Amino acid sequence: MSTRAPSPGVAPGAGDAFPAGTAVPLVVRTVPLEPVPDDASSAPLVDLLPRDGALTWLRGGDGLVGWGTAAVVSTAGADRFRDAEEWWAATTARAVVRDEVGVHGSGLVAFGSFAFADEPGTSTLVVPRVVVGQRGRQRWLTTIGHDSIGMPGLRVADEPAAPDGLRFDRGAVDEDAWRAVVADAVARIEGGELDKVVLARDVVARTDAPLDVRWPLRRLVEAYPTCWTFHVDGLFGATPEMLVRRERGLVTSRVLAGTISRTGDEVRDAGLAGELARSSKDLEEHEYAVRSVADALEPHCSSMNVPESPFVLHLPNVMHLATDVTGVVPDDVDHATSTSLGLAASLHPSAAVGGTPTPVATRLIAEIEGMDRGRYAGPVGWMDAAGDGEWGIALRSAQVVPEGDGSVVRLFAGCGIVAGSDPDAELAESQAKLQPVRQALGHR
Ligand SMILES: C=C(O[C@@H]1C=C(C(=O)O)C=C[C@H]1O)C(=O)O
Repeated sequence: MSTRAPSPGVAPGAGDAFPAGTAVPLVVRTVPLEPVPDDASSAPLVDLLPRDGALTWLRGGDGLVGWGTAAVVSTAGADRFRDAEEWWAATTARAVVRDEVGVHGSGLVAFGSFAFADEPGTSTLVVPRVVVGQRGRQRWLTTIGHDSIGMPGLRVADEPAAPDGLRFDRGAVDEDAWRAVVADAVARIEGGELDKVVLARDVVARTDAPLDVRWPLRRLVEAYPTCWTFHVDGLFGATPEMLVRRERGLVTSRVLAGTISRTGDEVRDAGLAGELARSSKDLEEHEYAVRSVADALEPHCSSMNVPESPFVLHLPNVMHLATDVTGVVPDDVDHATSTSLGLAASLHPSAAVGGTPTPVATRLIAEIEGMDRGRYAGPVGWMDAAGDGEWGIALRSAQVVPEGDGSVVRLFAGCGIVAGSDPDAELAESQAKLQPVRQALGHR
């Protein structure tokens, strides 16, 4: 685990190294901002983001944006969640917080993104210097520093530049090879090795100048208002799947599995939605995912509601079978494992991104997928000092890294494979799932 925190007064994102465990208390203040007017005249939160160090968690106008780094931790390996959780507990214990708003997301918060696999990959929790939040018409501003810092003036940021020289290339495994990997998985499922495995692939985009991530973020926020648009440390996307949300003891999870592409023709799409809701292959795939979430949440909850049949979630590119699982976490349970991050750790990887049984599926992914998922399909979101927060599954996403004078952007998509899955249909499904980020980058 490595930690650092910048000294007071430095530019957001810059930072001196602090040795792990240095007890520098964070000074946190949240104040209310003017309420959002009815006439949609105020800028959406995403428009406030500066170019560097932007952090994002937004859905339909609500959510959090942040920038700068007050403190950060990196963790890795099988203990990545536990180590991050311990660091957060120590950081929050010594923080001095004055929160004049007192809603879900005000006060001290960290944004986080966790690796899919135990190995390889690194995970991170970032405490921003500035957070702006919105819930309905309510808005607030939080500042976080190592001494009392002034309230920054908020203004709409400059218009981000479109990706320069954008081009797409194959990823780690080409399309033919990926179809063969899917066929191999189907044979193993039909041979009785496992019930379900989720296999993913990547596509690589390159740009001639460093990608300004605010370009795709603004487009994702607009095109996918019912998804959670996120950005943490170069991983961005718009996910429809909520791994776990905890607000004052109420826990919810939106489970997705079972997918059909949309055609754009309303009548045909209505027919396809009906087909999806009756498809025994998709219902079976969905049931595995719901079971895995319900089983993982059960030990933490005093009561739970698991609907018997899914509904169809309509997104602009695809439709999914969806189930909202809810539960109540009693006050007296072990705090360390029932924070939103602790719950995310027990749920990850659900059968929506791993498979059934989980250990067999994750071994098979490592053996045949031929790609490092990094933080794709891992938990991404935020948490507050009380352990409330929201952790989505980092789907419909991409990872940006610098390369030469430009950026490399790896886009990811995966599909649940069960007995009877057809490699061609799964390839087409993965293409539909790549569409949100492709289009947000400016590629039609
Ligand atoms: C793995 C992904 O999506 C998951 C797989 C789904 C499926 O196979 O039907 C549906 C939603 C997600 O749970 C992805 O988008 O990359």
